[in-house]
Amino acid sequence: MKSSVVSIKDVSFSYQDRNVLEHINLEVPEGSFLALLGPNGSGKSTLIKILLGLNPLQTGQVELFGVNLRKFKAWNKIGYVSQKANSFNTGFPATVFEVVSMGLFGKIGMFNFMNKAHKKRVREALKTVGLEEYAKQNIGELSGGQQQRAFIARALVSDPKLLILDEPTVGVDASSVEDFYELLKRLNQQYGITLLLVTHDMGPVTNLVTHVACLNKKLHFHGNTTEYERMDNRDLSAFYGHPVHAMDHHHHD
Ligand SMILES: Nc1ncnc2c1ncn2[C@@H]1O[C@H](COP(=O)(O)OP(=O)(O)OP(=O)(O)O)[C@@H](O)[C@H]1O
Repeated sequence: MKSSVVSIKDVSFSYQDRNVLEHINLEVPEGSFLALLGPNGSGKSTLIKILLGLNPLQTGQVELFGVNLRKFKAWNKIGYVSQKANSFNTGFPATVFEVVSMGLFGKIGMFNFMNKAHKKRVREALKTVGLEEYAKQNIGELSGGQQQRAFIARALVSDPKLLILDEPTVGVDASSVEDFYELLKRLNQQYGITLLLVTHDMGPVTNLVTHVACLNKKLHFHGNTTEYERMDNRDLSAFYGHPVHAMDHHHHD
């Protein structure tokens, strides 16, 4: 069996006295592409922030790459792309190359100059996401989809083993969303990067992901895509908190 890149055991979380996560158990196997699915306000971002050390771990246990979260230091193994990344206006004074270079600061220190190898890494990352032609352009001049690609490249320069993406297609025009997900698929399959994708819409990613976790305060389902497709409407209704009929593929009467 493959080892887990993320292992979450009995994690609960509340903001003040408001419970947002209850007894979450979740494993993200190495090499998998997991969709963390849940309606608005279901606790997806809260859970991700716990993994990233941005929210405190109140109860339960988390291991990243087999290391207790409280002792984890290899943050360069984890890349993160948030939903608000694509908010630059056209006046933002940084080129695409500079933005992607920021992904190296953890390694080389903010004020050290980049050497040739660093610059090569940045160019390679830009190539991987298909933005090599845009290196000298201002980040604000790019479309939402291109900006998100630039943020993927910024995460890639530190050679992450796990990429966490929180609703990365918010603000990306519909025509670019498919290409964006194809890029993610390539990162997973070709580069072997484990992906944890937070989304409230399974539609566009059904054929890309290997595993699905359905969160709504509790974890209502966790398994591979075949098991997810076998789930019936009653289970989905419990998950969404209202009746679900639209996903009934199996009964034609
Ligand atoms: N800093 C905070 N303080 C208090 N309550 C919060 C805070 N952040 C989030 N919440 C609440 O916790 C619940 C879960 O929020 P969270 O952002 O984790 O959900 P989500 O599934 O990521 O939602 P969305 O898809 O809308 O981003 C929501 O009801 C939200 O209002």
